[in-house]
Amino acid sequence: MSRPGILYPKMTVIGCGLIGGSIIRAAREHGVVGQVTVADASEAHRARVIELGIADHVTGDIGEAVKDADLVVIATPVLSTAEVAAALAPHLKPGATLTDVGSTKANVVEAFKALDLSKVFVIPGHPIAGTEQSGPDAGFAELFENRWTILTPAESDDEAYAAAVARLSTFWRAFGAQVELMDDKHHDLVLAVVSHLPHLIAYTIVGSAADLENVTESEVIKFSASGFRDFTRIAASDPTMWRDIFVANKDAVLEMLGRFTEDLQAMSRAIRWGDADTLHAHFTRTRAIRRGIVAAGQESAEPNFGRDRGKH
Ligand SMILES: NC(=O)C1=CN([C@@H]2O[C@H](COP(=O)(O)OP(=O)(O)OC[C@H]3O[C@@H](n4cnc5c(N)ncnc54)[C@H](O)[C@@H]3O)[C@@H](O)[C@H]2O)C=CC1
Ligand SMILES: O=C(O)C(=O)Cc1ccc(O)cc1
Repeated sequence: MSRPGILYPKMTVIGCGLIGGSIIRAAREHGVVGQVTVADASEAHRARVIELGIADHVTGDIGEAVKDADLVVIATPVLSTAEVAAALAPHLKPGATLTDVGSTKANVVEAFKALDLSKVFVIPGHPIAGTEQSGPDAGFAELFENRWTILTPAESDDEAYAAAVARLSTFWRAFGAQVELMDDKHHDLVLAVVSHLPHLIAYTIVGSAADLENVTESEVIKFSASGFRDFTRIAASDPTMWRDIFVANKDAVLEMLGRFTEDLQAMSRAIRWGDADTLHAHFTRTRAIRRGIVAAGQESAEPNFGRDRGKH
């Protein structure tokens, strides 16, 4: 990928955890930003960011952090976005771009709409890339390579806004990501299926298995096969982040959970009645889906390939 050069002379990241920290590392490595400022509510995280030496300026004061920035990235849990955006809005430089990385988009769009952000370019975003780790140490520059980033820009005929969306897309592409533009409500439905529901299932099954240890008098966790281990990895994801996602995306998650519950009932019926053909046909279809994903180059055929990078 060719290097676009400096896209934003000054970038401010609010919340320097896994995603904020990965953006900073990637932006520096690919030379797309000049100065980097971090604002984080956690004193311990601010101290760690200073130790890591990944930012030029670190502060707890959001207003001070954003005042000269050309790009402001909110990378905090999604229920805090409204409060963070309200704190920074009066201090933004006219012409700056304001984006975020939250896993839900409709609540973020609502939060931005409640504020006077008429002098800046507001472009919500979401990199579909992550791990179960969190905090400033968890970030790594390669996180976004060969992954998607979804942007949910406003509908607008303004050429300057279109140019700001193009610039932000170039920023993500510099990290090896592919960019897709989408409506925020559609984003939340899609992500409910491919991300939020799988996490809910993982959180539930790991809890159930632990409870069932008593019932089955077995050591479920000790003898867990690799499939179950994959669930435990996902169920180790950050509790605050996922609490916020399920509260923010309640409607879409409940809609998709209803559909999933129906499908689960159908599987349950097939098992109860010994309907081997239905089971075999279903598993054949899902195997083809996985093989399609691997063939499209979005996943390795190897188990867990690449997921553990940067975690140890
Ligand atoms: N972890 C993942 O795999 C992915 C997460 N996301 C989204 O990215 C955002 C950040 O997630 P992570 O980086 O994983 O979280 P994290 O927990 O690693 O980092 C969040 C950081 O924000 C700081 N923070 C929290 N509330 C704050 C506030 N009110 N003001 C200033 N700083 C505050 C925390 O101290 C922490 O340093 C979330 O909205 C999440 O939904 C998006 C894609 C993937
Ligand atoms: O760790 C995993 O398997 C993930 O699914 C990471 C992830 C978590 C949340 C997002 O909004 C996007 C990606």
